[in-house]
Amino acid sequence: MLRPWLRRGTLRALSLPARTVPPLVNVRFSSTPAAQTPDRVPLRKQLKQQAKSLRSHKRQRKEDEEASRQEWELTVGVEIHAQLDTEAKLFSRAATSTSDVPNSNVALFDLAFPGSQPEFQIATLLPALRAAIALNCEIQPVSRFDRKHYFYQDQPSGYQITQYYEPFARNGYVDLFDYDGIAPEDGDRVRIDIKQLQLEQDTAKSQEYPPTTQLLDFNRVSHPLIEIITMPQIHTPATAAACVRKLQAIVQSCGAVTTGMELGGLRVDVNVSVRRRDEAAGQHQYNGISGLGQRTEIKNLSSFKAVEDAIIAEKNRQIGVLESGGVIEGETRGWTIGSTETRRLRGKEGDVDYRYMPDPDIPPLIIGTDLLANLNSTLPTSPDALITLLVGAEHRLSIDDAKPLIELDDGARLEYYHDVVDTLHTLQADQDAATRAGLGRSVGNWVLHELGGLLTKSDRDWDAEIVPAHSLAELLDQLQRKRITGPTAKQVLSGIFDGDRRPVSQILEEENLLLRPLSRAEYVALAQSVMALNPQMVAQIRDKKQVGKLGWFVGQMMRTGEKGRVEAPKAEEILRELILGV
Ligand SMILES: Nc1ncnc2c1ncn2[C@@H]1O[C@H](COP(=O)(O)OP(=O)(O)OP(=O)(O)O)[C@@H](O)[C@H]1O
Ligand SMILES: [Mg+2]
Ligand SMILES: [Mg+2]
Repeated sequence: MLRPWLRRGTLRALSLPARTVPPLVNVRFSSTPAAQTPDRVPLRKQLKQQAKSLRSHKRQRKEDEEASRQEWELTVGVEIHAQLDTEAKLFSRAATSTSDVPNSNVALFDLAFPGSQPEFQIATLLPALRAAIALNCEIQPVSRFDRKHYFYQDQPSGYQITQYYEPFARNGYVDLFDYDGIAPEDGDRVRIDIKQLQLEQDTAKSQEYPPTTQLLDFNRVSHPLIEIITMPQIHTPATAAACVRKLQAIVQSCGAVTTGMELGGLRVDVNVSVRRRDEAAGQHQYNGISGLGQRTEIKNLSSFKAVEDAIIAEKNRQIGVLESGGVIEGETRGWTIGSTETRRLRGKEGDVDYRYMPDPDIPPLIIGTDLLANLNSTLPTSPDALITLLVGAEHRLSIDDAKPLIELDDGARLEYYHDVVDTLHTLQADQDAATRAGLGRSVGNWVLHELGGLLTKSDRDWDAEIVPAHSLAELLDQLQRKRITGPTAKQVLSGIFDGDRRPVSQILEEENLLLRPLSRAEYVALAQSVMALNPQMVAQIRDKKQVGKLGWFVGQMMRTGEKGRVEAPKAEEILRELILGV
């Protein structure tokens, strides 16, 4: 393996330029007491004013957006480059890696050494096909590789190997639902067609040290990618972001891709055009969809928020240009996080002619139906199918709980949830069907909110062993059988979370936490003691039938009675009997 650090094409040792350190800002605290400043607005008032102006700014922005939406139609199509989860590169046996020492995984072919030949790594096909099947594509029995020529330091051969003329998958689609976060104006469901998926090589990673140094890490060169190309069928920025989020969830859930957008495993280009709704159709067309406005392409977005913000900014820029009588130029643009404007990178005229040509060194890919049948039958359940299952009769989770359960901790939280539910079902085998049907919802609540709350508070990462699944199941079994109260269950959970490894039954025994129901005589004595505290209210309930006030006495009984032993319904029953005689 070669380990060069390259600087603008020249082999040289790694030496980083010294960074200029900005001079320290000299901060001085004023000794003038705040009250002496004449027009000083109190901080609380300032914050209130700021919040008010932020609210009105947001409202104004929303109104402006709506007004422009009435007049202009936005169209978006996205291209997503996703790194496949494979051990070797696309055309060499060098290992894929995201965190190894730079330039430690590079084969001769990756650096385009003269005479080196591509060796297609057949294992790459499996994740690629899984993604294509999960995205409902038609897999092509024969597909081919092409060379896309351009000269740039991140591509040593002078061309990228991709699938331009005959990609391996076509005509898929992705369904987006309201729970995926699509814009309200898109209703509760929208289908976005996928034109194709193609296999291609990644480029090297560049690190810039301005003004003169550019370091290159060739570990990433030829990492297998799939490019997913959607049709121009997205009409709102929020839906575009939802589409990217959903595509990421799908390719991750089928095991095709492991690294998400935040770690650079997924990179997105968005294509944006606008056209006036009341005008004759636009002049542009794409793969059978005509009447479109001129598109511009914003390259290399690396977060869902960037996708949404860049589209809003570019749409507004294009509308501004058209409203002032200008024309939109087909161009490639860039986006910086936190910015409010896209910036021009290069115009259409400057676009390279890629001189696509079939790669003469790589034979066609032939994909057999037996392989597809096998992959089809072993594909994991899709995120949508999981949602349907979790909100269905078997689990009865709310959609707001089902979604995070699926998404959190790469599926580990869902696995834990299932472990708790399974154990709890066994423990509750003697209970009736109605009781058992509600178990999923309660487990979901405890796993996400109670256990989740403890994790957030302690700032710890998820680990299924912090509170073993069987411990939570035993605790919930005791709670469901009313042997402990809700607050007791929370207290015990928190103890286990902090490392108490005694069995749940032992904790409850030793800490004297089991609920011993009060006798009738004890309830009566307790009720009489709280009634004595407020005889006037007793009279109001008795004489004026103000029964709503019973709640106050119930609260007093729960507060003054022995912790966890007073049950509200029973307390109210006794109070009614004593005060109202019913
Ligand atoms: N007028 C348009 N308005 C908005 N989006 C469009 C328009 N025309 C095409 N698109 C979108 O632009 C994308 C084009 O991607 P495609 O890979 O086919 O071409 P490309 O951008 O020229 O190629 P690459 O960037 O990979 O070199 C698609 O997602 C498509 O939906
Ligand atoms: Mg493309
Ligand atoms: Mg493109």
